[in-house]
Amino acid sequence: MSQQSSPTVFSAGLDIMEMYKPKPDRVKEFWTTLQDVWLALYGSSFPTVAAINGHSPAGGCLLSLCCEYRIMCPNYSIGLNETKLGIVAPKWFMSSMLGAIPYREAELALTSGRMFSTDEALKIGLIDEVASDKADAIAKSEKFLSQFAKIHPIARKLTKLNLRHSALEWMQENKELDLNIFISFVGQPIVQKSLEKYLEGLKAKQAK
Ligand SMILES: CC/C=C\C/C=C\C/C=C\CCC/C=C/C(=O)SCCNC(=O)CCNC(=O)[C@H](O)C(C)(C)COP(=O)(O)OP(=O)(O)OC[C@H]1O[C@@H](n2cnc3c(N)ncnc32)[C@H](O)[C@@H]1OP(=O)(O)O
Repeated sequence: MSQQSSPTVFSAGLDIMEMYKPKPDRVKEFWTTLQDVWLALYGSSFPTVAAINGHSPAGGCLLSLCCEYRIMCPNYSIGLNETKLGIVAPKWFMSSMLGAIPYREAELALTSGRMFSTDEALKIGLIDEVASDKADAIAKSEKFLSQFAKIHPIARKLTKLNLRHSALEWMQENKELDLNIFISFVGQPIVQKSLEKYLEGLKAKQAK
């Protein structure tokens, strides 16, 4: 999986404008679409690799965490930075991160909303390899995937899905609850204020 929404951004995460002053007729579709993307990618029976050729905050990091292997190009940033926006990474964002890095690292990263450079991400195991550029990332992805030619496909698939079973089952059983928590959380005035402040910061950075 490689994305290119801009030359330097793998994915900027969720559209903050969908959470800031959310429109009641869109918010349900917005969140359930994200849940479904996560279910499909995290629960994919195929081997998956993220070739991360740009910055990857929050939802962008989540997309890569759905994959079994992450290869990232140099000098970008990655992490679940939700607390920096005054919001909370949902349970399934956290469990995706815990599939990649140890609990202690995840706790420190999540509570502080820390973004990691490519080298820092490699050191803690948030990514698995560094590639020199996008072409190298794709070549390394192909190499990772090619090892499965020697593994029985059913054995590989069942092993992956068993490892991910409890997180997937939780989501399948709690989609509605998770949606309601999201809607009520982002609807709070204090959360709206934080998002407004964060958006102002992005605009101010851009104006410099
Ligand atoms: C009790 C509670 C229990 C459980 C939890 C319950 C509920 C959970 C609630 C919420 C969970 C939500 C989970 C959220 C996930 C997310 O993904 S949030 C989004 C996080 N993303 C970011 O923080 C990215 C911010 N952007 C950047 O850091 C930079 O823009 C960039 C590194 C991606 C790119 O940098 P540049 O190339 O320098 O570009 P600019 O900064 O100049 O930006 C250009 C343009 O784009 C706008 N923009 C950037 N990112 C976003 C975004 N994610 N959404 C909307 N808009 C974005 C930026 O403002 C500029 O806009 P314009 O001025 O051009 O209009």
